Amino acid sequence: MTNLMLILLSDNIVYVVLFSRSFAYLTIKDRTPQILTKVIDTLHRHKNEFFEKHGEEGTEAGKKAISLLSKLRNELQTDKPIVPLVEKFVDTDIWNQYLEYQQSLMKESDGKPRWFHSPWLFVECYMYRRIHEALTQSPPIDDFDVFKELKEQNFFESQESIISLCTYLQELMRTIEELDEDQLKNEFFKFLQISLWGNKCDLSLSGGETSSQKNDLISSLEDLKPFILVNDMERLWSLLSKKTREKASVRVDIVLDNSGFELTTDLVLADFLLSSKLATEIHFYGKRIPWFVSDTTIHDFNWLIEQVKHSNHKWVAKCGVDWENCVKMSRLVYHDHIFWTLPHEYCAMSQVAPDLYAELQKADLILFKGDLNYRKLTGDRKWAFTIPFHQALSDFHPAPLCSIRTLKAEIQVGLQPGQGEELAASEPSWLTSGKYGIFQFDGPL
Ligand SMILES: O=P(O)(O)OC[C@H]1O[C@](O)(CO)[C@@H](O)[C@@H]1O
Ligand SMILES: [Mn+2]
Repeated sequence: MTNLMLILLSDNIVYVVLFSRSFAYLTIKDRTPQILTKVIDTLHRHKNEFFEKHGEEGTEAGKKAISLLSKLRNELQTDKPIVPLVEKFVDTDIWNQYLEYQQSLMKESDGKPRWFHSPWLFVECYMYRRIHEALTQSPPIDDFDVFKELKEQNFFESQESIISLCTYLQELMRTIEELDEDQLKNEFFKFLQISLWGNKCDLSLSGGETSSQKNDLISSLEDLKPFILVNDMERLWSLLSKKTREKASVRVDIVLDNSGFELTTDLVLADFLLSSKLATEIHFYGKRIPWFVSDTTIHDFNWLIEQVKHSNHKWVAKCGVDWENCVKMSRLVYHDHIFWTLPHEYCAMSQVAPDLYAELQKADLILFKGDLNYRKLTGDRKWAFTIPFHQALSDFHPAPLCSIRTLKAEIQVGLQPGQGEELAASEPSWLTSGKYGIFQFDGPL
């Protein structure tokens, strides 16, 4: 048995490993170089813009970023050692310490973590962090978001679905005060499911290819129900309805994932929670730097609300105006924190980012959107399908929490005995296709 296999067995972490045909391996071998090629192409296509904005200096900066990214792609494809970050940024030291830690784990091999011989989560995060470094090393284009175009395209291509979502929400607003408990619960479940299926639209799984919502999601919800493998929506309802009875203010935190259509579904959910008085304040968390292609930054968040506000469709525009007002009144609050773009699993948060952990502790409920958040919640380990979610969280319990995620990585916990095996037998790609989803809750009620 190789040393590497020993490491694999001892801590259960998902490694990329050259000798396997795993999803992790295929992601690093095929999808990440494809994403890097798209990024390089984007920079090529913007070279006139760089020149118009910054003159010759802009052109040179574009060339520099392209050469740094080509070098990165080559390092990845030839399985070179993972090198420390060089450019000073707020998180550089933490990243380099983490790299040293990875090195210490590998002391029995040649002591150098490599692209294909390291934990998948670490390598994938490192790739996006290096893309950011290539840009920060190339001023004056250092604030250029290489994924912005793709995120905007996703939003524009999902227009029809956005119109039907916003129309549905606005029509509901007219009668929301008159709904009885059961009706309100039914609507709550609908908005939760909309937010769940919104997570299908990420652009990292598709290698940066378009992945928007083209049909009307609301009318598909019933048909999609059988694909919800863990459904703790009732527990979310019990928790929030109890909190609203007991407390004057109820805070729900949403750890965001993708911008574009998914972010719209999250804002619609947030709006519903406020309007129905199931919550009095919603706190969002986004990424400090461009991340996993489609993840939300503050620019994406503000851009999207602005777009919605200026829509030609009256109900969409009404949503935009309402959301902007809620932001102004701090009923919708946006936070970013560098921790979300570190490679650490969430059980390390209280040590690495105690301020963020303390912030999350103020929530009555935290919703974690998307697959990457699930991987970080569970430490990206090869857990048995039946292990309880509470245990896989490894002492990460800042407040009651729920993962809302479509499955795009070979990790799933908290299933019924036999459930995973049955799915695997009938559908080999069930863990990674994004077709299945979960609402997985942890916490006291
Ligand atoms: O946007 P999400 O739902 O976090 O998904 C991003 C996903 O991309 C992948 O990394 C594939 O590259 C998934 O395994 C990953 O978790
Ligand atoms: Mn994402």
